[in-house]
Amino acid sequence: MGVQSESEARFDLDPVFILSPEHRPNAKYCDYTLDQIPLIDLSPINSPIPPSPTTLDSLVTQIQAACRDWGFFQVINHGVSPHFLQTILSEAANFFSLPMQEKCKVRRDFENPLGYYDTELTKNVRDWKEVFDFTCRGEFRLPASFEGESAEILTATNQWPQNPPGLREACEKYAEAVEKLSFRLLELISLSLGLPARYFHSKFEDPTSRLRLNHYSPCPAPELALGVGRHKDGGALTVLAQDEVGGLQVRRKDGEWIGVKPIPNSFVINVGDCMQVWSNDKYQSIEHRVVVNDKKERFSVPFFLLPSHYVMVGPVPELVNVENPPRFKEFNWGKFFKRRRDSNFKNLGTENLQIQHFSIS
Ligand SMILES: O=C(O)CCC(=O)C(=O)O
Ligand SMILES: [Fe+2]
Repeated sequence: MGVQSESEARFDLDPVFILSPEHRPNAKYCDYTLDQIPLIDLSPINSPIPPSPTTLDSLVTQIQAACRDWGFFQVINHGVSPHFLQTILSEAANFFSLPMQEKCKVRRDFENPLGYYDTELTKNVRDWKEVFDFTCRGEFRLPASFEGESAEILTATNQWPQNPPGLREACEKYAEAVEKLSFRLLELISLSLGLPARYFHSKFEDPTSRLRLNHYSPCPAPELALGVGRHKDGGALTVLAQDEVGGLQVRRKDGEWIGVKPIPNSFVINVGDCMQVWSNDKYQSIEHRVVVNDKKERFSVPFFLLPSHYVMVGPVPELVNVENPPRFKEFNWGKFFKRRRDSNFKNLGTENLQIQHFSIS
């Protein structure tokens, strides 16, 4: 077989991956070398000496501006060992290089959302990726159904493969460190909203938080598909590690898609839907997507900080008043999450559930 032309290669792409023209990426013309989203140095909270009130104030002000103006920022000097990060990325590469039959031994299904999966949908179109999902505490509890009247709760448990042998330990060590970081970030965000540092902690007593290993292999037609279609993250916040390849794009407030520059040993942080609702729209959960390419594979590891399933998510009473009335009705986190997960798993034939469905106009 000779070398395929680009138009022939397109026919190799299963139509399930092909986006409608208005959602296709401009894959060839994105720059991942620009520092566009804010970069925040967390060394003040990772030093043996507690920060002075002025230093803490200045950090909180930076977090506030980043959450308000962008909904996305990167952090350096975050206290997570670079060793944990390198190890999880290399174990992820080992796992995804295994034969499909081996990976499918830990395949997730409709009941258990944890494990290996390669047919995820975003907005009813298949993503060009494979993933491995796990939770930092071994298991989490979630409603069995999103239907209002059902009270049945299911427990989802991690599924660990035998191979590669080091995957489980790499994942557990990384998860513990990154969960800790997520709570420190949550405290800074609480302070930036004028709330006590630990204001949100009680919402995470039985967390549904989850980690994901993402693998995007080279795609024959990167201008027709996406690694992850445009979406907003549903939880409180996301802490994402990525390798040096680049592909994450964020939709700036003017509608332009901009590339997030990979910075060694940094994390990309974004505010999720829960924080948007809690802050009564002061901070917004921003749309993002992953563009793939035809040459290099890419790995990323998001940690999603997610509340306990029974938490009712609504605007924080301290942040609403007569001039700034609540913009959302309360909703049950577990049911919201379950509904969103189900639509990633199979085409429910309708629009994905969004916080806008709870907005008070
Ligand atoms: O791989 C990435 O850079 C981002 C992935 C992402 O947005 C997600 O999994 O929610
Ligand atoms: Fe995301």
